[in-house]
Amino acid sequence: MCGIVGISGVSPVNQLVYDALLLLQHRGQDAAGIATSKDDHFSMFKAHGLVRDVFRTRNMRSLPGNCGIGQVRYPTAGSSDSIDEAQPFYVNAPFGITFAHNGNLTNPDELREQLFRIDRRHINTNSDSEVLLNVFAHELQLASDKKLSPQEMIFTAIRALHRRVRGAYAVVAEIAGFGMVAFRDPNGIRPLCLGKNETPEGIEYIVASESVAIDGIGFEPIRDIEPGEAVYIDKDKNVFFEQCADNPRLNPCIFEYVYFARPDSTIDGVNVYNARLKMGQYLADKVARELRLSDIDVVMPIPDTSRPVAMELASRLGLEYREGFIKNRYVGRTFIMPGQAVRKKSVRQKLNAMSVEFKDKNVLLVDDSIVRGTTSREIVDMARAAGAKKVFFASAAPAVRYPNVYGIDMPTQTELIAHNRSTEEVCKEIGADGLVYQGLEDMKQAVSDLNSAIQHFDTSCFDGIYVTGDIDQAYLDRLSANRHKPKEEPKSGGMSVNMGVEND
Ligand SMILES: O=P(O)(O)OC[C@H]1O[C@H](OP(=O)(O)OP(=O)(O)O)[C@H](O)[C@@H]1O
Ligand SMILES: NC(=O)CC[C@H](N)C(=O)O
Ligand SMILES: [Mg+2]
Repeated sequence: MCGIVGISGVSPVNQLVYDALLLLQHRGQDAAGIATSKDDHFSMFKAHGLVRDVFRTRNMRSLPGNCGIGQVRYPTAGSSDSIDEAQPFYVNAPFGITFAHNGNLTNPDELREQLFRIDRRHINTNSDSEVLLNVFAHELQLASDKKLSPQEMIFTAIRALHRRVRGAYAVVAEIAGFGMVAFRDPNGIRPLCLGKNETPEGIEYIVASESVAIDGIGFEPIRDIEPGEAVYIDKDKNVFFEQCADNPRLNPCIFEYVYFARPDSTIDGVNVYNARLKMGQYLADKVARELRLSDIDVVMPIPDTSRPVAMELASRLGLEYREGFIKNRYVGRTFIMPGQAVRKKSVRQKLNAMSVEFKDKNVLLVDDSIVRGTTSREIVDMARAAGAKKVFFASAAPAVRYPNVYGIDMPTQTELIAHNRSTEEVCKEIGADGLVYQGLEDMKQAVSDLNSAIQHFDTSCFDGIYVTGDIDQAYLDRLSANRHKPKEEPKSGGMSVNMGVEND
């Protein structure tokens, strides 16, 4: 899950883009990049690492201009090692385009082949985002031959892109000489929203993965970009909207609500914090049905994401809520770290169990999800070592049994702890005395309760139903085989690019 942002401002935007990326850091910890434009000249800097480590003062100084885009990366295609796959991407024709993508395509191989054989375009990395950019560039080139208005040209290209591309994609791009463009895939799998800032010099616009990036830099949210919709903000700050998909239908990824997004974001009209409270209510009712409440002394969250769920669950069941795990604030999210060894080590570095809270107690640990089981295995162990008598476990998400192909790095079934295991078997595997998973319908209902307009979700990793309709077992097997190919050695260092762009 990456975080993307684009700002069309009335004064230099480098600091605003940086600030927005910091607010989206939870969506990607591997690499960060910013591309800005001044007088149709692009400047770009991207490197591995967290936002605050990537950008030094000298890098920020090299990013002038009133328009810019940025990305924090959590790799789901290609590799985490390659700096060439960090974003934004750039192509010089047509016009010059910088481009940032959140999501994952499901037909990148077919597109790669078409781009090479028919469109005569060169793709230099294994990133699906570079493929997507080149489809966009090719379609823009075709549309630019048609003597259309700039907005019609851009929307024609996005319409054609939607017909060729499958998968999840929220995109923000800048086209030299024209302005900023953003669009969301026809299923609206990944989030994207628009905001503004009224200044004496004129209105500034922001497009971002999550509303927290809008509020957090002092802008005001306007609305979500609809599935299949595109927005174009020209250089004079005229804003054009267009529905570019033939059959748009909102199917937001439910994992955003459970884990990915920040609780203080609102996605497709649903505040994430409220969604987690609701999930806590439904989970509480299931816990009451499946465990003996008199066996539980305290409810504890596994910091950070599960806190609202655990709090609400405890309050609904009339149980005591305590914080027994202390989180080291300097360790990031373990689930989005690349590689199982580093994830495992990080759980222990990140969380410490306080025996004053555990000693001689029966505890119910609550997490938002159990995916590989890295966290839950360690945590149950730590709770026992800290003196807990019985350790029960509850998960706000149902069992994760299928790979995700839309931008969450879980491409192989065998790495999922619930693959081919019943709830009892998972419980045994994590060493707990009892395990309760949220029901799938309850999880969906928790979000729909807060916005009845959302009737469908991408819930593929729980039920194996893929909303793009193009995923079968052969596809999943290929994905898993690619996953096990040996990786290249990491390349280090940052990449700084300064690009002169001819105005058309
Ligand atoms: O079963 P697993 O494969 O361990 O994955 C699930 C865990 O990973 C996430 O935590 P993470 O540490 O990434 O972030 P958080 O601090 O936001 O909870 C999530 O909140 C679960 O705790
Ligand atoms: N999680 C994401 O959104 C990843 C974007 C893109 N697929 C990449 O791997 O870089
Ligand atoms: Mg967690």
